Amino acid sequence: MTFRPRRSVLYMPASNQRALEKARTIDCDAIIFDLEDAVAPDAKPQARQAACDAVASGDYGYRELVVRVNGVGTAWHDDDLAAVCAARPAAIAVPKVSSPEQVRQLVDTFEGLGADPQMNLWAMIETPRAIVDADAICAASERLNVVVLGTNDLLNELRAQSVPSRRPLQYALSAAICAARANDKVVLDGVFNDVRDIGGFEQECVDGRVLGFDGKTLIHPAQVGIANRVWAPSADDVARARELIDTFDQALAEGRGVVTFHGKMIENLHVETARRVLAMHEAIRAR
Ligand SMILES: CC(C)(COP(=O)(O)OP(=O)(O)OC[C@H]1O[C@@H](n2cnc3c(N)ncnc32)[C@H](O)[C@@H]1OP(=O)(O)O)[C@@H](O)C(=O)NCCC(=O)NCCSC(=O)C[C@H](O)C(=O)O
Ligand SMILES: [Mg+2]
Repeated sequence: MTFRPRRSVLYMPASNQRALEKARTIDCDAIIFDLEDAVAPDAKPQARQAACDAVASGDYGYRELVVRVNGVGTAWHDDDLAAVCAARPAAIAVPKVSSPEQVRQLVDTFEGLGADPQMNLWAMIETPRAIVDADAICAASERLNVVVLGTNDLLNELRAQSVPSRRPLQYALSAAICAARANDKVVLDGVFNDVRDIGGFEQECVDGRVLGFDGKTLIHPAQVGIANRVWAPSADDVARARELIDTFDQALAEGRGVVTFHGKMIENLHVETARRVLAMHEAIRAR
């Protein structure tokens, strides 16, 4: 079982030179250089060049580098794709992906542009249509390996309100997670907008982890350490996973396929979960 940690995925406007520099020292698992919403129209060409230069610089160490291009059908999309494919990031994130056909079209375009075969597509699920069609979108291409929730756009398009419980988003969040899991994709939670509300942010991270997200998209350096901690297995989790695997192996050696562990039944599926915890722990250590 191999894992790439994506606990903390930090957006930054590619037009913000200070943020691009600072990100070289921020302990996030991945960076999304944004060309879309965080960049004003006049600044788009300069931001595109800055994002490509940052990707090509080799200055970001272990961090997975992703560029979010402007959406399909916008004035900047084609130029963004051409420039960013040539810069060879780990992935291109595309906002407001709306259908499986669009995913296939994007992948055809990548290939037409001679994109690195290893380069992935991160699809942003942030419209009601994308939620309804999430399974087909996730299934549309092997290149699509990560699904990112855009909870600001979703709330807007649902005409719902932002509340701490995230109750208006529950269906959408769970539908996206189900679709991602059914198609073996990574799935990342949306951003938390109040950069000063650290308590509220931590609560939302815990909520996201409990729901099944693999990590969270972030907008500020102060959010990184909390997401890293919430999504990392604790020392207790690791010790418990090792003990569970040993207990189960012992039971198997004695010819039993089911056994109790600290008073609770465990089966093979619990061993799988424990192995995932250990693989995640090792991946974080290796990073
Ligand atoms: C939200 C911000 C505009 C706040 O900026 P600012 O007021 O400058 O923050 P601070 O003064 O507290 O910054 C402290 C230092 O940290 C650096 N910084 C800030 N943010 C980042 C960042 N994202 N990456 C790297 N470095 C960052 C500052 O430069 C300061 O450095 P120093 O000078 O050394 O002290 C700002 O945080 C920001 O722009 N965040 C990202 C916004 C963004 O990218 N938005 C678009 C993506 S979110 C989205 O679109 C979601 C989705 O589509 C949806 O629909 O939900
Ligand atoms: Mg959005």
